[in-house]
Amino acid sequence: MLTIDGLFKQRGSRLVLSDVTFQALPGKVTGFLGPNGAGKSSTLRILLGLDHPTRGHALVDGRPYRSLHDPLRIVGSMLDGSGAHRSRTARNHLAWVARSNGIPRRRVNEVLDQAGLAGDGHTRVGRFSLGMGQRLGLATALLGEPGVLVLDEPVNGLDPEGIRWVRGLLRGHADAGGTVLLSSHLMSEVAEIADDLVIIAGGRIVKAGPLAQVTAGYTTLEDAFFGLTGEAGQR
Ligand SMILES: Nc1ncnc2c1ncn2[C@@H]1O[C@H](COP(=O)(O)OP(=O)(O)OP(=O)(O)O)[C@@H](O)[C@H]1O
Repeated sequence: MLTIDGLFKQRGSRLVLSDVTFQALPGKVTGFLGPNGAGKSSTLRILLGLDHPTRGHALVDGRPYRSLHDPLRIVGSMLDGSGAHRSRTARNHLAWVARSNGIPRRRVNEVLDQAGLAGDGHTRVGRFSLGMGQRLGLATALLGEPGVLVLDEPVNGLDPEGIRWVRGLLRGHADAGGTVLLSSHLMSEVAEIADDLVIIAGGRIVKAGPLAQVTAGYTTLEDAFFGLTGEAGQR
């Protein structure tokens, strides 16, 4: 479970997060939507211990990320692609991450297989396509068999087979009792997979709740998004 409670983030003179509060529950896929610059990455970075809030807190299973022992066994995440150094092979990257978090070595082959990269383990990450990098990022998120997944634009650059894989993966993860928080710009993708939605605009949560509740009164999620964020010109 993810608990975001009263987050404020001041950057210089700008308040980029203002009282951001929501939960992502076990057994659910929670979609995190908002226009460019709304504050999604800022929230996820604080949640994953990469940045400090000015006020408020963000907890993973009741604890701040930075206090987790072997965090990748609790929460798998992907922000900005694979996060792997270009000069490493996919296998080296995964082996290093596994070692740093007390994850059994056998998981490296398992996640390479799962991500459709079984034949690419010895390829340097710098030679990966965008989609292969995404697959490696997802493989890394899955490495520690975490109960919680936090994914920023997970289907970005994936081919249709990859998109279908991610959909099935996230659905299966939530159905097995896991927690999934995914941010995405792809309304159709989110409408297809999310149980719950959190919509942020201008650093504030404008609506949160079950998909049907958030979209009530609108024809589509896209209409709801533009109606709620007031960003009719946004993609
Ligand atoms: N390192 C930084 N320094 C200063 N301002 C920043 C920094 N990172 C983000 N911001 C500002 O914080 C606000 C929120 O940005 P954030 O990246 O969280 O939005 P986002 O919802 O993830 O956007 P996108 O959909 O474009 O990824 C924006 O106004 C952005 O300009």
